[in-house]
Amino acid sequence: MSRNSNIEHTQLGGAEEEFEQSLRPLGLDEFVGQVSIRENLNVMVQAAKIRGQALDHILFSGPPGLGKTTLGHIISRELGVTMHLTSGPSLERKGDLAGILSSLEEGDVLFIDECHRLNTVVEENLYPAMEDFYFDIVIGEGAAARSMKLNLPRFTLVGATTRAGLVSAPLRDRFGLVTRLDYYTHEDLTRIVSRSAAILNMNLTIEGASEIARRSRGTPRIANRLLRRVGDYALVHQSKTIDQELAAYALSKLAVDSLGFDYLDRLYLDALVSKFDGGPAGLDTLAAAIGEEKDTIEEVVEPFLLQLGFIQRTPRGRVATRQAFEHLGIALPSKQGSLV
Ligand SMILES: Nc1ncnc2c1ncn2[C@@H]1O[C@H](COP(=O)(O)OP(=O)(O)OP(=O)(O)O)[C@@H](O)[C@H]1O
Repeated sequence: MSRNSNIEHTQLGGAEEEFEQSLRPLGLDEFVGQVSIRENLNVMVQAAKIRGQALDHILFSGPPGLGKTTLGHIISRELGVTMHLTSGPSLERKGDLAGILSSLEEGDVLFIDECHRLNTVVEENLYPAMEDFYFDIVIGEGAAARSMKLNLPRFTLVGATTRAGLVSAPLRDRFGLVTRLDYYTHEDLTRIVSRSAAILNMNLTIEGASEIARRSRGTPRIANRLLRRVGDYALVHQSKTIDQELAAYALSKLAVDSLGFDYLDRLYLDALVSKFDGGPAGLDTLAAAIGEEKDTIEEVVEPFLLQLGFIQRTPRGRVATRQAFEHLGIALPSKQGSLV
């Protein structure tokens, strides 16, 4: 499977990216968890193959690291087509979109990450490409300018977003399947960690895998990264087997706590609970207090804390729940008693 050259996708460093690639499931049968998504995709892929037509456009949403890009690769592989990978922010001008669309072949997958960040002009030019497989180009300038339709091969757009609510309605409506990936269960993450350890030839007990899974914020990418760090620890300490005790010890050294909260999660919770008495506190205020981007807070930190029931989003701002106070070992202020 080739990657288009004007493509970017480098949130991770080279070695980490390589590591992730090596653990990426190649087929739907290897993809752990997300059962209903897997079943739906399987039916769609089989139907597209029987009809001999390109697959419908698909939009995946959900927090980072849950497998959106992996699913894009899997779909392309199952269909036997090339996946071209790009992202909303890197398609700055109409010409960027024209360039990538004209490189597509019949049935190919175009994967657009962060598709909530497409600019309006690019997005509007994407509509006819998705719906009727043509692209409007303008030839000449001024009064002599003429608009021409460039026919495109039938392709499948796979969009990914961490912010489903920010994808415009006209774009969302053009996807044949809109689906959300959820955080993984502890059981699924244990299977993912065990699978990765087997690929990496690591001797990991089931209890060790379970411990890493528990601290992975429901996220396969984090699970694999923690496995790698625990593996480093085992190597340096010449431990041939990674068991629960070793995994727990190594992870506590990495400041990952028993619920998987990392430094940023704790910084956020600590600010909300200690500086703002549990809230309500506005996003801007919280972001300024901990010196972090609002986007990171909304896309990465809060979804997991919301899922665990540690915070609530109210019209007046973020509020810490009783569980958050208990986890931090801080007494609940009296006003919180009636709130949560
Ligand atoms: N269901 C799964 N089973 C096994 N491994 C998985 C699964 N989902 C994700 N992974 C692993 O997690 C890593 C991260 O997945 P991926 O890059 O697809 O996430 P993503 O949702 O696209 O994240 P981002 O939006 O940050 O790019 C992959 O390398 C893969 O090894």
